[in-house]
Formats: sequence, structure tokens, C-alpha cells
Amino acid sequence: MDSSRDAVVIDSVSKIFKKSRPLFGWRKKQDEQAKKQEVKALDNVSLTVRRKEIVGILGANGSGKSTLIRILSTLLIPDTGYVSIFGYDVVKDERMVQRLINRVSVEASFFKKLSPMENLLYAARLYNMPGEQARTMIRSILGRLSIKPDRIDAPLENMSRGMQQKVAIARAFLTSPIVLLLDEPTTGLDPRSKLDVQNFVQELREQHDATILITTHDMDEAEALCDRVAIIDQGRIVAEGETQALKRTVTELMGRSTPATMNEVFMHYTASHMITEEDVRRYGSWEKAFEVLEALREEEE
Ligand SMILES: Nc1ncnc2c1ncn2[C@@H]1O[C@H](COP(=O)(O)OP(=O)(O)OP(=O)(O)O)[C@@H](O)[C@H]1O
Repeated sequence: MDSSRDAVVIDSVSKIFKKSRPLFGWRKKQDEQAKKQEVKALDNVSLTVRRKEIVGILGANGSGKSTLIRILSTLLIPDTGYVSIFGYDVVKDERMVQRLINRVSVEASFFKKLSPMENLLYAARLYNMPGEQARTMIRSILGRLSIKPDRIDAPLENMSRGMQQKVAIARAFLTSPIVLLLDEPTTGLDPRSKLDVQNFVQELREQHDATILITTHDMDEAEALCDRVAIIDQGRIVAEGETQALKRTVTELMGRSTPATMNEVFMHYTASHMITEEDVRRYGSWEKAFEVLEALREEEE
């Protein structure tokens, strides 16, 4: 593996989905085309992630985060643009990319009647891991994620959703992937479990040189875990950088003496009208500009 290379390169990627509209009586007569509505899930997205970096993708519901993660993990093909993982094209070198990445998402598939141990042993076998080594590792990882020993051999279907999510995370950690794609890994987890997962992610980067892309709605998590974040809004990256730098920019723009929080940074970049320095001057303050521009948008709608 050429360590001097960028780990993930996303270059001008767009993805459009066609959604069917519900049909009501008279609409049935309309042209077939009219039934379709286009959703630009990703609009000319570019982002580069260096080796060993932890990059957060932040965005509201439906902003395009999962679509981007799915493209990176070869589950979706971009309409335009280019994506590579350590130089391998996600479309042309799909097999190689699949060997380098691992994706964790809430819709992880498991054999629900089997236990976490059986499910993870199955995964380990797919990666040609010797049984005994896998068993030891599975116990250690599940323990680190605070799954009690008596749960390890009980059917997965009896576990809470959060616990099942931890098993999904354990599966990704088991194979120490080179690039780890975490799609909202801590959504729905209790605070202690969240911390367990965050610590584990950091450890994976330190000990296995993993490169990590993580989508999250949790701004505290983004700040604590990510070297850099990209804020995505309606399929476009609207801001990118270190959380501290983004906070400084927004604090300045808001003309505040106390630093802006990451929540405020997020609100700023995803507002329906992004507030400029000129808006702040015109309306007297960031808050006033936000209020006026939001009201204008509501009127327009
Ligand atoms: N398979 C699909 N078919 C049609 N539309 C889709 C499909 N997948 C996603 N979309 C649409 O694309 C847009 C982006 O969706 P995406 O799931 O990437 O958002 P997200 O940022 O991950 O949202 P969330 O935070 O709610 O998970 C949404 O408008 C969504 O409805």
C-alpha cells in the first residue's frame, strides 16, 4: 500500500434519483415522464481524505450523506464524477475496493436467530480468519463495546436495536479495514456506548492506521472525533475544514465575543439563505439576518 497516496478521492460526483409521484385519478392521464421527479442526491461533490484521517460528513436528513457512503462502498454507481480508494476506481476496480473498505450502517444484515458470536464467526470465516483467533478477538471487541458475556451467545433477535448496532460495529472492527465507512454508527446509542464506539474508532486509527469517514448528526461527536468535517446540504458540500477553523469563521461572522458552537456552525451553513458578511451589515446582526431571511423564504414558499 502506497502510504503517500490519498486514501479517498471524490472528484465532482453527482447522483440523481428518480422518484415516482403518488398517482391520483386525473394525474394518471399525464405523460409517463410527469410521474417521475428527480432528486439530486449528490451535486458535484469533491472531497479528499488523507490516510489515517477521520473525516466527518455532517448534513440534515436527506442531504445525501448515505448516498455518498454507498458510492464509496460500491453499492451505488455515481452518474458522473470519479471516486477512488487508494488509487482504485470504485466502479472499475470494485473487487479491490471491497477488500479495502468496510461499511457499518443501521441496516446491517445478520442472521437474527444466531448469536453475536456465531454471526461474527461467520464474518471472520469470510475473511479467512482462524477460528480460535477470531473467538478471542470477538470476545475482546464485544467486551470493549460493553456487551455482557451472557449476551454473546444468545440470539441476536433478543437484543435491543442499539446492542445489535454494536454488533455491526464489532463486525467492522474485526477485520481491521483500511478504510472504514461509518454511516451514523452512534445514532440511537446511549452516551456511554457512544463513547465506547468513539474511543474504539480512535484506537483503530492509531493502531491499524485506518482512514475513517463517519456520518453523524451529533455535533459534539464530530468535534470530539473528527480531524476535519464536510457539511453537506441538498447534495452539495457547503463547508469543509477543521471544526475549530469553521467555528472561528462563524464566530467572526456572527460578531460574537463568545465562540460559536458546532451546532451554530451547522445552522449557519445549512440555512436556506447562507448569511454573508453583507447580510450581517445590512440587518445589524447575524441573528437578525437569519430571522429576516428565513421569514422571506417562508413567504416565497
Ligand atoms: N434509492 C433511492 N431512490 C430514490 N431516492 C433516493 C434513494 N436513496 C436516496 N434517495 C433520496 O436522495 C436524497 C438523499 O438521501 P440520503 O439517504 O443520501 O440522505 P442522508 O443525508 O443520508 O439522510 P439521513 O440523515 O436521513 O439518513 C433524499 O432526498 C432521498 O430521499
